Amino acid sequence: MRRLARISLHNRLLLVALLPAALLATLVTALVLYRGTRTLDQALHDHGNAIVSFLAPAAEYGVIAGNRATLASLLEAAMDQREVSAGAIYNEQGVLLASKGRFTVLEPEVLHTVHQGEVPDTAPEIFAVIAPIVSASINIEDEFQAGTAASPQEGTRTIGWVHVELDTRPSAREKNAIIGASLLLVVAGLAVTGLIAVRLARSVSRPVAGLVQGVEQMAAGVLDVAIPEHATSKELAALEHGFNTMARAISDNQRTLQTRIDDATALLAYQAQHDPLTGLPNRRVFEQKLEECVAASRRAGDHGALCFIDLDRFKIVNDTCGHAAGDDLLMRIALLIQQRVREQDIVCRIGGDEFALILRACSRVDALRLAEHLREGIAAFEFEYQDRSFSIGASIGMTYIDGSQIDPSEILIAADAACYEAKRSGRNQVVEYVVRPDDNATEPPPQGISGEHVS
Ligand SMILES: Nc1nc2c(ncn2[C@@H]2O[C@H](COP(=O)(O)OP(=O)(O)OP(=O)(O)O)[C@@H](O)[C@H]2O)c(=O)[nH]1
Repeated sequence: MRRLARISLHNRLLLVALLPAALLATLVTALVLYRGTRTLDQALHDHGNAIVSFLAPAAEYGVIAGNRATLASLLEAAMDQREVSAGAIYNEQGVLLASKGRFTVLEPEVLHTVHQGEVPDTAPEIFAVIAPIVSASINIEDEFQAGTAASPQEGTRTIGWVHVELDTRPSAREKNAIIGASLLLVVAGLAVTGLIAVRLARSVSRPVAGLVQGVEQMAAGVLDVAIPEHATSKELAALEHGFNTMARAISDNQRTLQTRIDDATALLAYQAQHDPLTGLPNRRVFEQKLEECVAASRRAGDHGALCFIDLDRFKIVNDTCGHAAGDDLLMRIALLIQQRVREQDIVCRIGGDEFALILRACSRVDALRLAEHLREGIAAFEFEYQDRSFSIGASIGMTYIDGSQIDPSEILIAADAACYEAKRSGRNQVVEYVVRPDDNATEPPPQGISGEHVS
């Protein structure tokens, strides 16, 4: 049963088509052969009986008269009949009166037993028929059975026997020819049936195999699948076409979904790293970049600086013209800072009106110059909103990153302290805080290098 379950669809279809055909062919052939050989045997028997039925009455007077020449000519005539190989006529005592051909000599006892309906044994290629010759009162219409002898009629007397032998070989040859032809027909029929069955089985199993392969690929995650559409039957062709349409739809949907997911992921990633108002990198990115900058200055001597930029009197804009005006100003300041720094520098918005600037590959003097350039730009900027005009400034705290610092947080604290100092000592100025190795950076000694106070 397990073996049956393992048979492929193709072989199952072959079995379904071929098994009944083979069984039917075997049965029909057996029947044809049986009927055919029986008919041939019967024909031989009938032929033998017909000959002895003719010979027995014809030989009656020859036997009575003891005329061997007459009997011999009767046998001669019988020998002309097809398949007759030998013939003999015996008298009542079993004495041979005439013979033709090579026949089996029968003993008188054997001849007598024929009365009792027994058939004498002969060679396989010989079929022997024996009939009694009865006296004149015999009934001409008596029938003798093949290979047997009939009993004489009432009031008649057996005066001899006619013995005819027929050659069964032509009949056997005919049988063999029938068998050969039948087998040839069966083999040819089965070959044609097999050929048709193979083609039919393939026309079903091939599309099914294609479908199975497609489904397996999709199950394995390959959605961009298309199977060949070669099916000749309407139903299988519809299945193949349907599968391809379905696979295409799933693949398209998946692609669209993936694009949306990618877009949403990119947007989320952007939002997680950028300030929504100004589009600048946010505090999280700033902290990462600062860490990278500190590591680069320690590892490769790529020194830089951190500037904290806190706008001065920004609140007035909010309070006078509303939050939207403040937003507008923040965006413009963000743009201004970006325009005034170098390409490798990183500008981030880290709070309400606070920006951070990380300067990369920069000497201390250049850093101070850049910070000062920025301060001047913000101080010179005039913000016009509706019919109002505002001038704001920026307090900038700077710390140089020279590779001596290990922890980015000490740079942060230092820059914050410097910015606080810039604010405290009158705003609109740049203050540098120098971090020393033994410095806990909580109370910075300010080193203002510029400080134009704007009132
Ligand atoms: N329009 C706007 N205002 C903001 C935003 N974030 C923070 N603020 C406001 O910005 C102001 C910042 O406060 P401060 O720094 O004390 O104001 P300031 O006038 O600059 O004060 P100084 O720094 O001392 O000169 C607060 O009033 C906040 O409400 C924002 O995204 N948009």
